[in-house]
Amino acid sequence: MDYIELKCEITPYNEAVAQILISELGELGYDSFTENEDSVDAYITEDLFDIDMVKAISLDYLPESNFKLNYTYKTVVSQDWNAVWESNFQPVIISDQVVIRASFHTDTPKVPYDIVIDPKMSFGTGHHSTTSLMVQSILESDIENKRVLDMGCGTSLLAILASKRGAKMVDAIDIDEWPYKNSLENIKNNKAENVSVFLGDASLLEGKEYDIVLANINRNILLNDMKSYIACLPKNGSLIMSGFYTEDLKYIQEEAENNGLTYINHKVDNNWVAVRFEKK
Ligand SMILES: C[S@@+](CC[C@H](N)C(=O)[O-])C[C@H]1O[C@@H](n2cnc3c(N)ncnc32)[C@H](O)[C@@H]1O
Repeated sequence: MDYIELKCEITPYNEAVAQILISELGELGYDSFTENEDSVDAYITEDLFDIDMVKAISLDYLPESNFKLNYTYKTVVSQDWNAVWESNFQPVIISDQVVIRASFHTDTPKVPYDIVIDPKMSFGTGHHSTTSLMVQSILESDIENKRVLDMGCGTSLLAILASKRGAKMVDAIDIDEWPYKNSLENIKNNKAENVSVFLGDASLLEGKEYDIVLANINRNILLNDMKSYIACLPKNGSLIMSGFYTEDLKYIQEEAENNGLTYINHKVDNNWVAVRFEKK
């Protein structure tokens, strides 16, 4: 069966809009997605494709109002299908220490952390600046024997890396069913036995304690849920967040400091930020 590749440009690009769009397209039968810096590519078998159904998706209810959607599409013939995935998903090497690859990539450099991710769920493959910044922040952290939370886990790449770096236990939480299922697969494939995955949101955190909280989501959700993340941290616990632009760092910092955290440092890539705070 041939597939249709639907390109959805979101201008200006907004991560929250992309996630909702992916979820709406999933309802229409799209079964795989690739998230790019400014667009989402979605794939559906030709028999299920209906551009009018796509155009009928309304995102008017979202708080983010100033964005435009533009759709283009093309047929991908079936014999090219594996090649499409393979060309869409190149291995990623971060800080010469972490390789993130699909199982069909066999000729990758030998590094301390080799992580295999099912490429059908693209966010959390290391290609996006925010994932890469979070990976770098984990590499700089003392994870040995720590209790770690990966909030908004996507593929659970960050949770798997934390586990490989010696975390005592890791909880990974995502609000969306697809990342939840994808995480279960990835955790099994990477033999990250001390990672547990949960479907839900910050309401699951009541009464929990973690030495390190990782949250790569988006500005609004971080601002909304940060108090719950901070409530999980003991003294000297760390909160590392990404998913927002440099111009939003001041709002994130204000909320963190108002709730008792101390700013430690931040890094920037393509105007995306990852910031680290500690509870002193
Ligand atoms: C930007 S992706 C990050 C994925 C991965 N942690 C990484 O660093 O690449 C954000 C993830 O957060 C999830 N998410 C969105 N809102 C959430 C919420 N309120 N609570 C938990 N997860 C949420 C999305 O479904 C998505 O998988």
